Amino acid sequence: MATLFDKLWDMHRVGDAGDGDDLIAIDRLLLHERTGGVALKSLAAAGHRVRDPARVFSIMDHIVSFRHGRGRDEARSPGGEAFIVETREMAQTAGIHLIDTDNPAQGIVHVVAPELGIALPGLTLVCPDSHTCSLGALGALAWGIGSSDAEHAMATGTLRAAKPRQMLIRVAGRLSPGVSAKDLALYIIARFGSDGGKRCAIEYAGEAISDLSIEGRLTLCNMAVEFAAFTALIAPDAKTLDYVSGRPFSPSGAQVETALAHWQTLRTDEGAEFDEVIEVDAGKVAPQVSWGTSPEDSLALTDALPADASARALAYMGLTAGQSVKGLAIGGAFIGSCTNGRLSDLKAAAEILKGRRVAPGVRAVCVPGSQAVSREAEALGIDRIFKDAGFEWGAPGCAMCFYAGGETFPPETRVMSSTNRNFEGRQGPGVRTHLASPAVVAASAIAGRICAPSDILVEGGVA
Ligand SMILES: CC(C)[C@@](O)(CC(=O)O)C(=O)O
Ligand code: SF4
Repeated sequence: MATLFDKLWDMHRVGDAGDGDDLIAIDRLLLHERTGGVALKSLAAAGHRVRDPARVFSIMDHIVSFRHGRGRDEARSPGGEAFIVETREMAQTAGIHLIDTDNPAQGIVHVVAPELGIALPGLTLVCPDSHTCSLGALGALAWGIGSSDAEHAMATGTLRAAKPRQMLIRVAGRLSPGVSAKDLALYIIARFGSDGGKRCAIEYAGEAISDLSIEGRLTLCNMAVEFAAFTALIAPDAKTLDYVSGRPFSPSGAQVETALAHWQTLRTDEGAEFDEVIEVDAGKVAPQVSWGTSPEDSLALTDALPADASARALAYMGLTAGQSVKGLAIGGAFIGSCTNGRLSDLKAAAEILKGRRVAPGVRAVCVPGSQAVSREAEALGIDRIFKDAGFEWGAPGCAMCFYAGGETFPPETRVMSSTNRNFEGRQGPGVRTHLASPAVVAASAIAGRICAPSDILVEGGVA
């Protein structure tokens, strides 16, 4: 009996790399401008070339400006242009795919790779970025690597890696209405700790996982690295096959039959063993918000801070033990990122924003995860809802998910954010990031304080 992860690993194991490591064949490799240009430059400097350029995709996302009408080289941080220009030049020289700032398919790498069918069930994909685990939502074996590993993978089409232990997280039951994949992710990390994934390859399964949309699964798997997982994966099902079909880099013509037949085999055998199993009851998950400086510092909006909350985290966040975070005044709201910057995320927020205004004193910014998301949202008038509510509507990219120098919120601003990291300084020096779902971010932006969507949807506005 074999798990899905066993099958994907063994299918790609092309040799014994010694010292307990395997040599794994890499099907596709993703780069972004923060780390990609450096890796390509180092590869060229060592006199190597990209073994199969058709398998390598370079995407501009991390430091591109989010100003509409931005120039092709325009960065959101001082000196960022150099990364953009260098990555472009190195990608063109190497002959790899380049999805440049002004490409209609541009966006955050972990949003674009599924959109373009670059990420597919059964493939191995690596990227010098820790959130590559997102792509496991499609039944791919995808993990984040370092720049030197990226060089090795580009030069040889392989990577040495030690096969990780395996964990099953079975989520039984159903998420309550208004409770999202982001809430489930924060709940799991808070309950089992940011080291809870123990560097395992985690398979998510169970009724609540099958219920999730593909975009919800991408959100859940995106947060696996915040749970110290090697990666996460979800067995492909009918939703997956429907999602991946017909995309630019998906199988086409005669290949489709073969691909579909192969994809149907990608599941864990009955009785296959995992090293660890975690059982979660989806019905217990409520809308979450982080209070501290790690994603594990999260709780239900209705709960008070733990008595043993870290003094450092409390000090940084301007909180005191035992208080509730619900009702705290905020100064900023950000909706976007590879965690929650997809169309369903913007729709969830728009449902709350429609006909309402962002509270005075709150700077609210929405940056769609990709040009495709932005176009689809604009075709549905979702951008109008955001703008009428008082949100800035940005040009796609990572934007205010992380501070790269340049524009951000002022120090000590309390920001509700649909992103995945709330470390000290993540969104800027002294900025206090509270992680939450797009719906909770939107509700809080309207109220001007941390609150749940249900508070906003109560008759007569904020409870
Ligand atoms: C900061 C940025 C380059 C990064 O994408 C890096 C990473 O995740 O590897 C992040 O979200 O922390
Ligand atoms: S959106 Fe944020 S978390 Fe995702 S890749 Fe970009 S910087 Fe990293």
